[in-house]
Amino acid sequence: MNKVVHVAVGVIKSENAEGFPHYFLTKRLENAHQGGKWEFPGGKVEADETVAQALARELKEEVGIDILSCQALIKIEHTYLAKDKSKQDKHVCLDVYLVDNFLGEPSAQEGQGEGWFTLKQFDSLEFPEANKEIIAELKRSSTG
Ligand SMILES: Nc1nc2c([nH]c(=O)n2[C@H]2C[C@H](O)[C@@H](COP(=O)(O)OP(=O)(O)OP(=O)(O)O)O2)c(=O)[nH]1
Ligand SMILES: [Mg+2]
Repeated sequence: MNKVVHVAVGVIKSENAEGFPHYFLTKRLENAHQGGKWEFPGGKVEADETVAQALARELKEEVGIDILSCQALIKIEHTYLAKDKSKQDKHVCLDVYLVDNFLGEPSAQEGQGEGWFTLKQFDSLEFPEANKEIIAELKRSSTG
């Protein structure tokens, strides 16, 4: 089995005008793995980093915010099967944090699609398969 890619993922939470929780999502670029699907911003943990450092770096690079407060939400291991037999399956470990206080207004820094969505609105969006568990956890927990 090829190596597991460790990914730091940030569920950026805020309240909308009606006082309901909503979450900031970006759209994965078409040519990326799982391209065109909605994601929680984040990226690979580099060899010299802790997960917290990777999360801070990725959220700054991808959406331009500084984290003030976050809590571990869930850890998910998932294998994406390659459709093309000449390519390798991709094993990911998503280390997911709820980011509930931050400096700056999130905005996609790499030209990706972006938006704030309530959990109810998630039902009509397309996510990578592994995200089903993140969304179920958000729906289950009081934080949702
Ligand atoms: N960021 C993020 N990645 C996710 C989610 N769900 C999911 O399956 N993934 C997978 C897709 C990718 O295989 C991997 C994340 O890698 P990435 O492409 O974001 O990594 P990165 O930002 O460091 O990008 P790069 O510099 O390597 O291009 O995790 C999600 O909600 N957010
Ligand atoms: Mg990324």
